[in-house]
Amino acid sequence: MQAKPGEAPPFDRRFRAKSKSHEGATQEGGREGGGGGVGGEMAAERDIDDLPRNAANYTALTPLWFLERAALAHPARASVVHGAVRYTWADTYRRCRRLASALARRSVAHGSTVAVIAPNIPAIYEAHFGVPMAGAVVNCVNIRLNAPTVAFLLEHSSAEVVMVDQEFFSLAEDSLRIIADQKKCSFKKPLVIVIGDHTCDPSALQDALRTGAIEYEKFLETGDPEFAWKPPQDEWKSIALGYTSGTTSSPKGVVLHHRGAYLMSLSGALVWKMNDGAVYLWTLPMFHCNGWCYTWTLAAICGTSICLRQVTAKAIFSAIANQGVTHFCGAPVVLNTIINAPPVDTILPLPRVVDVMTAGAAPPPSVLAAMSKLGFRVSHTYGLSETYGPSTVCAWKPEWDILPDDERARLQSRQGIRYVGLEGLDVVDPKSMAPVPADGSTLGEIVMRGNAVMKGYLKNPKANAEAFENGWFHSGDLGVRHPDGYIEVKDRAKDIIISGGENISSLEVEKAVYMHPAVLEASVVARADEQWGESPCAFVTLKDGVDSSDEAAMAANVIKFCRERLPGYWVPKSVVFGPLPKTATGKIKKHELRAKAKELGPVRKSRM
Ligand SMILES: Nc1ncnc2c1ncn2[C@@H]1O[C@H](COP(=O)(O)OP(=O)(O)OP(=O)(O)O)[C@@H](O)[C@H]1O
Repeated sequence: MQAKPGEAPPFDRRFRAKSKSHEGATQEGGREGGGGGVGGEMAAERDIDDLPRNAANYTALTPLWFLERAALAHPARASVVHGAVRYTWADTYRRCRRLASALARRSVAHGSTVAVIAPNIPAIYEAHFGVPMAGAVVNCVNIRLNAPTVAFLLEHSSAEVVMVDQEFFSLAEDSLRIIADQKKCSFKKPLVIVIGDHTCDPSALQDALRTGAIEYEKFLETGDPEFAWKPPQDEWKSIALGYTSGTTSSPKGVVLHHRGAYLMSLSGALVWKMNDGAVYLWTLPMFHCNGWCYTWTLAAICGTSICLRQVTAKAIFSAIANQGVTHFCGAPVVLNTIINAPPVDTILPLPRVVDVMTAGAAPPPSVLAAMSKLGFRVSHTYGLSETYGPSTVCAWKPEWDILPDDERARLQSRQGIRYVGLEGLDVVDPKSMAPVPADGSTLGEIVMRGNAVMKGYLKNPKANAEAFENGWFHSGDLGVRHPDGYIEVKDRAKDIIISGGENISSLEVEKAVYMHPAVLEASVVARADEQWGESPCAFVTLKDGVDSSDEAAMAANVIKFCRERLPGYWVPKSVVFGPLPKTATGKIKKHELRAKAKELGPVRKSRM
């Protein structure tokens, strides 16, 4: 057999060539430093690092391969379950290939962006594979944004296709109308695909279809279920775009690559000891940072996704009891909902240990302790949209098992050590970049570097220059390093309270307020103070059934409670009761609370 020019030699020739070089290496006695004992072709490859990459030993990393493998390994196993709909891994692979093919037929390709506006339903899961299988970038949009903000995102990302759940169709239409009004004749309307949901009112779907939008299932029918999708040539190609929720500034478009998505989805399984066959409940929105990469992890481990349109304690307990849920993620606010659920909504004891990953905000130790009492095994992670979700995990040590509950919760409320998929994590003085001492008290900025850091912000060179200054990604979070190397977030730089020139960690004050038995939720921000410049102002939601008729007495009680636990100047000087404004991911909108604190005016000297 003769190989054509440019083709690999046939197997028998390659085998002989390999034997010969092996023989040669033995005769020459291996590598020599500097000089050449072997000549010709072999001299070029004499160094252990000189062996070249080729199609057989190097390919771009992408999580898309996980899906192909899942369909091969467990074609009949449930992949995605939503109410009465149950897809298998074979179904999901075919549906994703159809989606990719249908998009490709509409000229969606490399460089295109497909926006998805949907809660946790099968179509948004499928978009995580189908869109990049067409070579395009998936941009999942926060469903709680208003039309002007969605218009900004769709315009900024140049979305060519908008896939929208039937309940959010008018949001998409209003947003597109805003763009059309702004751009006038230069506006090219994206292809709008409306996703019907059997668990919702069918009339909303009919209304959407009357506007000319194409229905998702019909759109899939235009695609080929055997579509020969191509992986990216280069793992640096973008797979996803996600906008920060704008809790600290206007939304920025975070661009993620295939390589990072691959590494982080596998890291997510490792860190959480998540194995083949896990049943994962989608309490965390998939639109938030691609569900911290668990969208792709679930294909890697051939797990099952249980969709949830609306997160309630009742729905969570019911899914645990009836659908075999083993894992779910949620911001601390979700954990709080669980521990404060009325007994009628809970199913206790739990039928099995359920693993919960929390991040997005600092979980108060009291919340962690209450969750483990209920039988949940909580893993605490910390990260940002810019780091594909989690960057750190508070890795559990067996020696903590024997500690008292409160101590365990205190240790666990720290953010921990770097994720297995992240190469660099430090807490530094932001000016000198020198690491802070591991004393548990010197404050510095948390910085990250490695393959689990975003490519950058879309069309925002100024923000990129700031974010990547000095070769690190600057998180904007302030933290400390403990003697055991674990880091602890103390505040966002913008949230820190400066009273009489001293820093007060709003998170530490919140931890104390949370311990008050009448408190359901708390958030602490700076309020102007005539004497100290700023002082802590606590915004508090009381538990159901707490008598709050005398707010002044309750505020005094909360302040007294904190005085027993905190340094004097950390104690909130004002307490305001009421519901707390939250983002779609359950974060408390501190900027709104700061605005409210501003409306209250400064704390007067006479009140000291
Ligand atoms: N475990 C945690 N403990 C404390 N804070 C956390 C934790 N996990 C995440 N955070 C906070 O959440 C931030 C990242 O959130 P995310 O990337 O979702 O941005 P955002 O708050 O939604 O939007 P924006 O960046 O516009 O403010 C972190 O910088 C940190 O302040």
